[in-house]
Amino acid sequence: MKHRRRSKQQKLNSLPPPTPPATRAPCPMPRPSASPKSPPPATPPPEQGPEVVVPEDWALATDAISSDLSSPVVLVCGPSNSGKSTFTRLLLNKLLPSYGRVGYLDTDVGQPEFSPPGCLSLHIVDEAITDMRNPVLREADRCCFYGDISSKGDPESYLNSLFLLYTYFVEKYRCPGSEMLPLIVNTPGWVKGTGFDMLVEMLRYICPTIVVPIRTRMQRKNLPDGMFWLTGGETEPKVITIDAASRDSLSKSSLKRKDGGGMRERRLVEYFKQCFSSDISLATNKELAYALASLPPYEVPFSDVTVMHLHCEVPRTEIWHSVNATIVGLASSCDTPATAHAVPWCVGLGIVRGVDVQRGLLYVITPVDVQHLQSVDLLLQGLIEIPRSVLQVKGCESPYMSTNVRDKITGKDLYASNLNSPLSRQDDGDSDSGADTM
Ligand SMILES: Nc1ncnc2c1ncn2[C@@H]1O[C@H](COP(=O)(O)OP(=O)(O)OP(=O)(O)O)[C@@H](O)[C@H]1O
Repeated sequence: MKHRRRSKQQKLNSLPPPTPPATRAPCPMPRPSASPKSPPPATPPPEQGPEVVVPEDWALATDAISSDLSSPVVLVCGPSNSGKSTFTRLLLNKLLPSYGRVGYLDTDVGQPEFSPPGCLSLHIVDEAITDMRNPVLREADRCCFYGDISSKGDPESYLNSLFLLYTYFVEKYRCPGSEMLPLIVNTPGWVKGTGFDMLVEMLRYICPTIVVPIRTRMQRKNLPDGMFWLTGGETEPKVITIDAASRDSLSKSSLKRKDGGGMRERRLVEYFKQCFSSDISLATNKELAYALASLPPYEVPFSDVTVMHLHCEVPRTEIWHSVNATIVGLASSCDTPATAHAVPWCVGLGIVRGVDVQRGLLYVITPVDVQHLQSVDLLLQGLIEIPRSVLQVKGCESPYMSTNVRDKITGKDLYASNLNSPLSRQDDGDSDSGADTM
């Protein structure tokens, strides 16, 4: 992507004001607003609670797996909220001292371990996890942007991404002469209907050497017993079935239902905080919202990029408007694996901050470094939304939203009052360009 970052002097308020007036954002920069606003939605706090419980069968399982010195490929499966992620974290920490580096294939697009939502990713982990309840973002070795929080919408492209990542891992880390790293595969909790069929496909493709099914007390939610994915004649893996850690030492339930939406929001906030150096204070949503809105974006000519809509079709005439105020995956057509149904590798995410149709420019904010951005020529648009906590901040006009946007939850027009504010009228008068600003 032949882009240039706007200099600090070319602050965003120098962006051309947007048209058409009916859909214009009130202001491309956050400014104090006189109009009353509802309190900003806070980013939900990270999960708190008692320490992770390690039941005896979990300890025996991690001992058995770590004593398998032939670099196991371990797939952990089971119903939603059964403890798969928690178990894989424990296992990762257990394997690290023996191997130094462990592969981790993150396949849960709704609640990924180390990536922002919507991504399937392969990580080569060399540092133990310290917070067993809230793991932090880690840079992926390879990532595919699937663009949704559930594989339901497009199981085929989901599986293609997963197979691609696994093949990449095998070719790079498990071929003769390579390190032969062990691999942990964490799977989604959707294990009924199509979700079950997809798990079977996954198991057949990956052929793990060890499978760890986790059982809950609700029998009807569990996977079938035995090697349900084998058709006969294949090499049988070791199966180590464990029970969900449903009771802690205080006899309270350990399985706290997770706030998936909150976790996704925190992940995105954490991801876009990487746009700033760590010495900038971004303790609150407001600080982050201001900082993001003030960050000089990259200017990207339309001619340098192609938009790929992953989960919908968009008329040609609407393509550029459709990416406005959205989160996109950044990818390169040159770095697309030469396989059938190839999915381009994603180098990171960006927020399309504004679109100037007349000048043919997109304005993009991203923490991805310039070196990686050089080759980006694909914008992958899915259904991952900008966090509400960054969209609505008390005391400033949202720079990411047009006045005709409706609140999904309340169904009310957002910022309708801004249409009549002196600030937006002033912007109306300035309008001379085709920019659609977020
Ligand atoms: N051994 C444990 N000790 C304490 N808490 C646990 C334990 N196992 C699971 N939990 C808690 O139960 C909840 C679900 O756990 P976890 O995220 O590991 O499940 P999961 O099977 O990966 O869920 P999903 O399929 O929805 O991603 C979390 O709040 C987690 O902290």
